[in-house]
Amino acid sequence: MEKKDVILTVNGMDKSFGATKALKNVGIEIYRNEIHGLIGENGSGKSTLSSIIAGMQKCDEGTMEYCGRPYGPANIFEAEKAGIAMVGQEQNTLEDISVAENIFIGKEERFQSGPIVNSGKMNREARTVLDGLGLGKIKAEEQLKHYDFEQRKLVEIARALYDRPELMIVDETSTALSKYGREILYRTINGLRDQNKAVLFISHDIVEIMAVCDRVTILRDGEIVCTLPKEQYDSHTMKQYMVGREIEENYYRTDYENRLTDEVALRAEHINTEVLKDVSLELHYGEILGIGGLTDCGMHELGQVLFGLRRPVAGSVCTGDGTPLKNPSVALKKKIAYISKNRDKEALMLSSTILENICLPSLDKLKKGLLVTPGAEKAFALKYADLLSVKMDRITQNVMYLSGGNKQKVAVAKWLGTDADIYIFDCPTRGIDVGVQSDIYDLLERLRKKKKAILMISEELPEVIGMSDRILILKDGSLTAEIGRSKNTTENTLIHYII
Ligand SMILES: Nc1ncnc2c1ncn2[C@@H]1O[C@H](COP(=O)(O)OP(=O)(O)OP(=O)(O)O)[C@@H](O)[C@H]1O
Repeated sequence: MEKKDVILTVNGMDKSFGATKALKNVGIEIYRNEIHGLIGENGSGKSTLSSIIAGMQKCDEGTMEYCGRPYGPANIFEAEKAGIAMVGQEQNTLEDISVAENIFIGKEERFQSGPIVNSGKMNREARTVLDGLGLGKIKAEEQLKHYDFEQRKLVEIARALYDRPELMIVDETSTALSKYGREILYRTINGLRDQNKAVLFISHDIVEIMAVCDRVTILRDGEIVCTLPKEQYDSHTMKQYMVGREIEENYYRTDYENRLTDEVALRAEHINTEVLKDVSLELHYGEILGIGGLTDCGMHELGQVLFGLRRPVAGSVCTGDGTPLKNPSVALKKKIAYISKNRDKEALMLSSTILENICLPSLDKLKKGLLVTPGAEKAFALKYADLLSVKMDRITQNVMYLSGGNKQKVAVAKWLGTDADIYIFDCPTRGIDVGVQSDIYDLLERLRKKKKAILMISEELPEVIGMSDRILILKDGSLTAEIGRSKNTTENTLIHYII
């Protein structure tokens, strides 16, 4: 067999957080000239492994060798200096500084003369990097807060690429990107491979992993199960290796019945914002209304408007009984739940515990007289954490230390506990592994059968088709199609209206 040029070797790596053994005797070899996939269930250790390689934290045991030499970066800057860069799962940018300052964070001295940073020079250099990636629409001097989730991720990719890394780690980034953004990402990592560099690519999407990666390593409960070359890819087997048991292939709804009631739960009329153009819709009890489109079509903004988080320039939103939804407090009183796509900033209180996050919106319900007893709170939080199989040390653990997918489960659990009547889910399965994905679909189905109203915003077309009673497609802020539930709906049916 042809001898491979190994760029990074990890040997016998262990890492624990309290009682959680995140990595157990992990060994992995990454070659030059390859895109190496890393898959595993939520909490299996993917981010822990990649963040140790990227210098964000240290392992307890084990060694690494990089370009033939012992390697153990003290911090992220040392790793970057050695040629290892990472694009993380969450937002790792600062919104109150410019795009250029974000790209060159920690590298400002390159643009310094004396104590002054030459921002003109920095902006020009950032422009070159952005243009190199085809990001002509992003302005180097603009504050990052003026850009959306996807554009911020693309700025992170630009930052990671700037120093021409030898090894680039991409941790569950594609879910934040539209087709356009993903094409930029794939072009970038293919380019690195073709320059004899390497990429460690983490994703929950097995189809994507199979299409993008030359080899894939599967992690389960902190241990390596196996590494497969492309010739041995088989999605069913890979899923089984990930979860350690047989799993159903079809986890979407199988019925094609009509929606359960015609009673209106929410009504939006002629909504206009900077993005949305004259959007009107009705959501009924006993239905899942799917909203599909490209990430920047206005669908995430629509979710915020419906929950009262964002005021439209014109138009109105009210509940079926005519109550205007002007802000989130009214929405909460009317038993509306909203799970934002922006998990860390809007859906969770990161520095609070799992228990506090799950209980907060339900405190009124938990009160006995004027007080909430700790025992009642704990039982309540445990019940909902358990329902969604949150992988945790203890219920009083800080949410900030959970894996990305487990944070998502807490975000969902928090709203389930409220026993809301209307649910607005924005990308409910973002970053969630196949096992829990099917649990969430099950849950949506159970809510529907209980005649709750569910609005599901999603960038994943199979999910929109598989779960919705009706689908509304948004394109450039306008509704372009309404499609009823049918066996004949395919991704192509929707794409026709999306692009
Ligand atoms: N700083 C931390 N403190 C406590 N526990 C942690 C910390 N970081 C990770 N963990 C735990 O280690 C385990 C592995 O987490 P990790 O983030 O590596 O998983 P992952 O495979 O990347 O998951 P996901 O797919 O959900 O992103 C999880 O149980 C997680 O809760």
